[in-house]
Amino acid sequence: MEPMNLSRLDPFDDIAVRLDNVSLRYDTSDDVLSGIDLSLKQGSFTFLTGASGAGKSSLLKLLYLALKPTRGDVSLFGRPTGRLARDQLSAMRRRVGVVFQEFRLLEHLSAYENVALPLRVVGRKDADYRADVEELLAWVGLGKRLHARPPTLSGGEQQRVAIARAVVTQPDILIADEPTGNVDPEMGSRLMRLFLELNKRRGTTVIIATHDLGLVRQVEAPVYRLNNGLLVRDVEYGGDGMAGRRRTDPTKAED
Ligand SMILES: Nc1ncnc2c1ncn2[C@@H]1O[C@H](COP(=O)(O)OP(=O)(O)OP(=O)(O)O)[C@@H](O)[C@H]1O
Repeated sequence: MEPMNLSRLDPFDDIAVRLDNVSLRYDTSDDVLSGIDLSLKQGSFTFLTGASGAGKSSLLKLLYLALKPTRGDVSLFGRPTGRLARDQLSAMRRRVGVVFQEFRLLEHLSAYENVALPLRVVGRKDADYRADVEELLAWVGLGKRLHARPPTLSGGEQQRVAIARAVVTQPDILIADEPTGNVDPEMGSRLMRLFLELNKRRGTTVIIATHDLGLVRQVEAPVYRLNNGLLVRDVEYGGDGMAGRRRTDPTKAED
């Protein structure tokens, strides 16, 4: 992994994600999310939990700009997103990597091609990124399955391809919806180390929605819980959001 590319971060605003009094309802339903305020610093590491149906995926969709709130404002990198033009929204979305709960891999492409796709889309050449993509796939345990298509991979293997695809562009924000839902605990810890490494080395802001409290306990990071549409900070778990840096680089006192 490369050192943090400071030029991509806005030096005048250290808030990566901000929700101001955000509510969301689908069609004529009651509010799924209700009056949510949240502010996450650049370089923070945060967990989101809550029962099935509590609204975790919905909240993440607001954060990666796939949905607009019914009320309130969502800001990324210090900029409100509500009135951005389409090209500005696209530019902002490119700074956000997403691991979707249902993977969303392209079935006709190989694992390698799926992971390389975000780089191809922005015009990078295969020769420039081949080694990085292969290394990343090897890191998630798929070094021997580079040419396999998603339908021939297990659920956990597909999940690992999806994670590699989300991190290959080294996004400023990484949002993952149940990223370890289909892997065994050992692979779950390994993937968590990948997220921590991104957080520590690049200052990537990481937000992970999970049911897996075992995973949550591995990292000293704040946990927010959705309950009846409200977001509450879980006092059972600690941390200031700078999990990776604190744990792996205790000499750095600035956090
Ligand atoms: N597109 C939609 N249209 C209508 N209702 C929806 C839609 N998406 C989600 N919902 C409803 O919103 C609520 C929250 O769903 P959401 O998927 O955000 O929960 P979740 O906490 O991510 O659940 P899980 O842990 O089971 O994935 C649920 O009641 C769900 O049925």
